[in-house]
Amino acid sequence: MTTSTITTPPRPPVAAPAVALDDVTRTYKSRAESVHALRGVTHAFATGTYTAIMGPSGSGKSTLLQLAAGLDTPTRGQVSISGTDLGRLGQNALTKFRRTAMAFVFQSYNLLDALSAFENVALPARLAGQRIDRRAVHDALDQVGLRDLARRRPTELSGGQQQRVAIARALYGRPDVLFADEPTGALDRTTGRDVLDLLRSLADGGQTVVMVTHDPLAASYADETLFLADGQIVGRLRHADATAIAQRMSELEQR
Ligand SMILES: Nc1ncnc2c1ncn2[C@@H]1O[C@H](COP(=O)(O)OP(=O)(O)OP(=O)(O)O)[C@@H](O)[C@H]1O
Repeated sequence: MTTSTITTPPRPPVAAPAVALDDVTRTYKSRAESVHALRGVTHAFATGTYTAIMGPSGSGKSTLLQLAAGLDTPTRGQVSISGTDLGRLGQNALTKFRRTAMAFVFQSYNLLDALSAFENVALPARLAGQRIDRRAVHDALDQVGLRDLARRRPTELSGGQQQRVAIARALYGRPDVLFADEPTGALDRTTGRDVLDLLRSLADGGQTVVMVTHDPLAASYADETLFLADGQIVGRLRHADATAIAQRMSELEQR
């Protein structure tokens, strides 16, 4: 008779969340007053998820995005990206880390009109003195559905296509996290939906997306919407439709 030993298969390592905020507080101090922009926010943005952040004006959305992206330092608390505590990095290391770990998309596309879509996507790497990986540029344009328009200049593209070039530029360095600040704010409904579909498909492919928006329709594309008020997370809705999100927003605005 043979004896068999039962071995437990090794557990896969638990992946660190793409972005983790732990008790993050940001107070702006001036001689006259202290403004508590964020008050002890704790949240983990899991890898491959799409999160919308909403809240009334002044609730702390931009502050949260700036802190999560390492563009500002919390007064208290900790921000980690893929397990790296940003507070432990010196300024040079932080700049290098930010270049590879994260990318931004804004309401304004910030493309250079004199350059083609291809050259715009390659520009940040060029400015950083890196060799351009032409295939990666084409792959990024492919990801946003613009491979065939690589030679066009921004003035020869629609607003939605220009925003997709900006997203391709953000994706070129394969960032862990894509931060988006009102990415559809300058677009009409139809082209806005194309961009939101694209962000959704990126998250479905494993990209982590964190988006600040005022638009409940935009937030309805996310897995989860976080609601901020007075510098705190005061609510969250998962897989909610635009009507439910708008309802929650109007309740917050009446507080
Ligand atoms: N540099 C600063 N100095 C002083 N106070 C600031 C500074 N930046 C932001 N604040 C204050 O912090 C609070 C949060 O601001 P924040 O810009 O994060 O809000 P928001 O939700 O993004 O607003 P909006 O939707 O209007 O863009 C506000 O009261 C704002 O006035």
